[in-house]
Amino acid sequence: MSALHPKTIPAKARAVIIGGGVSGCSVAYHLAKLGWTDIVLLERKQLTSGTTWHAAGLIGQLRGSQNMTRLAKYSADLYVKLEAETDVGTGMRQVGSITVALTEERKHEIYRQASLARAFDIDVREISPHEIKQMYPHLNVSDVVGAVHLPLDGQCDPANIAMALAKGARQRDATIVENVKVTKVHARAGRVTGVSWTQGDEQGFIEADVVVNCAGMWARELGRQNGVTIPLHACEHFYLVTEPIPGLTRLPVLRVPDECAYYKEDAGKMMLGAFEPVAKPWGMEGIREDFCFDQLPEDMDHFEPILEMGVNRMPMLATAGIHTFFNGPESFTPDDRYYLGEAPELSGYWMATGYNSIGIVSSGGAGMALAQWINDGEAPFDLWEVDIRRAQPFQKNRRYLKERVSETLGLLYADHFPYRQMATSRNIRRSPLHEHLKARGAVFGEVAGWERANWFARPGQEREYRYSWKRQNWFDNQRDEHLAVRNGVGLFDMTSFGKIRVEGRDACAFLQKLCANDMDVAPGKIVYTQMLNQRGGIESDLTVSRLSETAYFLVVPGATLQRDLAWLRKHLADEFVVVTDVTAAEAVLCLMGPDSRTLIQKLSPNDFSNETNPFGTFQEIEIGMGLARAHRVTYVGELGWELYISTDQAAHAFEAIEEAGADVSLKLCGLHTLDSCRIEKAFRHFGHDITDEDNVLEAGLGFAVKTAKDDFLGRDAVLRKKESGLDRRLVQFRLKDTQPLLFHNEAIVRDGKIVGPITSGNYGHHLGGAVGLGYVPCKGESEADVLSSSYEIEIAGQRFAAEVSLKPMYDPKAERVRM
Ligand SMILES: NCCCC(=O)O
Repeated sequence: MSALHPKTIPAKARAVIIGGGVSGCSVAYHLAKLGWTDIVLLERKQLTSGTTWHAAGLIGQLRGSQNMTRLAKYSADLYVKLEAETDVGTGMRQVGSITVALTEERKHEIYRQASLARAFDIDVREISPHEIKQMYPHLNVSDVVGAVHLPLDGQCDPANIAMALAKGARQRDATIVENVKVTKVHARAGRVTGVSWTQGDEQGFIEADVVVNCAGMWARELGRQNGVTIPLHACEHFYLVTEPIPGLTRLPVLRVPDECAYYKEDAGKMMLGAFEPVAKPWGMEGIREDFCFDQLPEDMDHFEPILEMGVNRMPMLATAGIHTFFNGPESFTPDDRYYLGEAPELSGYWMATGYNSIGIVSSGGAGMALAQWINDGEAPFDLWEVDIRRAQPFQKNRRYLKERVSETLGLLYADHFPYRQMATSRNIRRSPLHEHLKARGAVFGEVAGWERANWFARPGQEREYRYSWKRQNWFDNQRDEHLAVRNGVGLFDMTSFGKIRVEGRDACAFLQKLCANDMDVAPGKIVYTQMLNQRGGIESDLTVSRLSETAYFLVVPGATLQRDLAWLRKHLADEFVVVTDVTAAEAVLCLMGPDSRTLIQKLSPNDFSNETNPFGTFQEIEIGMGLARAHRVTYVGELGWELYISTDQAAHAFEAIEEAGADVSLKLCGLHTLDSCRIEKAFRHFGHDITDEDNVLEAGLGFAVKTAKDDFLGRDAVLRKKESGLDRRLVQFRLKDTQPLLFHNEAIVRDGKIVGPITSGNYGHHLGGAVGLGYVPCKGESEADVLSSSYEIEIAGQRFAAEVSLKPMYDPKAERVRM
């Protein structure tokens, strides 16, 4: 594709896309397909010249979650059709893929993924070493314990995929211009207004309401110019390509994650690529201005261990000459997930970037999803996993990123054990009680940069995770904590909750507009509510305390704070309201369990009776010699109080609680116990059980929706759903066999047919078995129909009988919270 003369660059466009890699081309293609004709894509050098040109081009559909699988399948299907549509040879060949396991743990993981993939009609089959050998005779299978085969996976020519997408976009009137650098994204009053560009001596401005940052490893610094957080960092990625190997014919793509390796046969040569455990971050001093189709110096010492394993796995490599030893930079993110969506800091600033070496298979689906999102103003389905609003402002710190990506590159092929914690870039955000908890045996996990006590080790017990798909080393600790909450009293540090103040003359009207529940309650009341989108899907799940006539205090999960702030600010019209993040101002200590009243009454002279402080109310209290707000709510399904304490007084309050707690056997509890208790009680968790794709009625939260009040966002959709009836509903499961575990994404089998994934799971230490939540179809069915089916949960290919319930199996009448 040749460069176009700059005079062809329009002065105005509906959307400007920055970056001509596969990502930008896909966004342009999909916007054009939606009928957006006035789109301009600007590429600083030549199309594909950043990362796309050296990608391996593997198209693997086996992904860790439902919607990532859905997007990968979309890409695979699109790339198969693209050549016929555009006449550009894409090199797409459905050679299939094999992933082999060298350990039982890995076998369990890939079999679990296969169960999930089958739920989406992806052709996948578990195969034996003997069957591998038939498909892949060159492979040493002596230590292979299992494998999965996906016949419709494949490989392609990445640069030509991008070219085909670009051609498809241009056929629909998109303008694509090379050798044009965007120098600045302009904004006014919190909205994008256009971009300045330069080409040689010429400069110009394009007015646009939508700008899409698809700038790959340049995206972070481009975002920084506008205060937009895009936490990614480049790493060196290595592969080699052999000379032609006599007799080498078409082979499936092969992944041997236990050896960090992937293999691709191409034109009789073999490619061996790696995701080594400790990667080499690159570009710390910035990326050279003239970077174009560049590669980095080889580092044989770094690649040697991979090659050694490769020669053992594929003995023919020992005698094959090496044609190319390649090293090229690619972008990696702190959690190995890419970024899609609109920047919370700036309206009209969108992005599709940070692909963690799976840009080719991701870009087709991501471009489709982002284009629909831009077009409709709402994500077409749940994209929370890759939503830019999960990024934390501190994460653009370059030292943080450099250390973290040295780990995340290797994690692509590491065992993805449940509860696996990052080893790098830790301890950035800490509760004021961190050292107290650490001294008492806390083992920490990280969410949104927060260190949180996940479980408490006993004296003398190793304070580390031993990961497994079976019961991990903290299972008994969790049981003790869980039973303390059910039968006595437990103390959780939940300082990581996101806390937002909404204040001003119109605070009530503003929240009435956004929240589905009635927010016009008396000061002192707490309301559980959701904020909905136009489809009745759940954008946010929160509790709201009315502090005064003009002030509300919102509590959201720590991980969704940026998203929730963005949602609130996006919907501020002309109301007199200020929205402030006050997360760091208060620590949160939760006293939960039937003995919590006895304990809190010992600590404080205030009255905690049902008369004075019933469920769903708060009061200011004296605690020790300080103050706190005691909120009578619970996320574990017990009598309890969440204590909001000014950060400076948190340690004092903790010490007072601990001292008073000795008489009632107060137990310190971690986040794993919070999770197991809340799933027993069937309390939903945003991002797992409830998302913007899930209708609030189907999620079983109709009790918190007040359609009788004046209009609120999503009300019409709720009424429509009431009228048309539910298509699916969230139910609770308990496995009858007490041994297996549920985490999430296990397949729900109804009357022998897979109907969807478990959305969240944990071990119900009170109910005595693994418990989980998940949606089942119910169109036109009564509750009795849903309950009369037979249910099983498929875990790594094995099916286990499950009980099902529409009501919480634990305390279905909610008597305990009102004790
Ligand atoms: N860029 C390498 C992709 C690796 C994989 O698909 O497994």
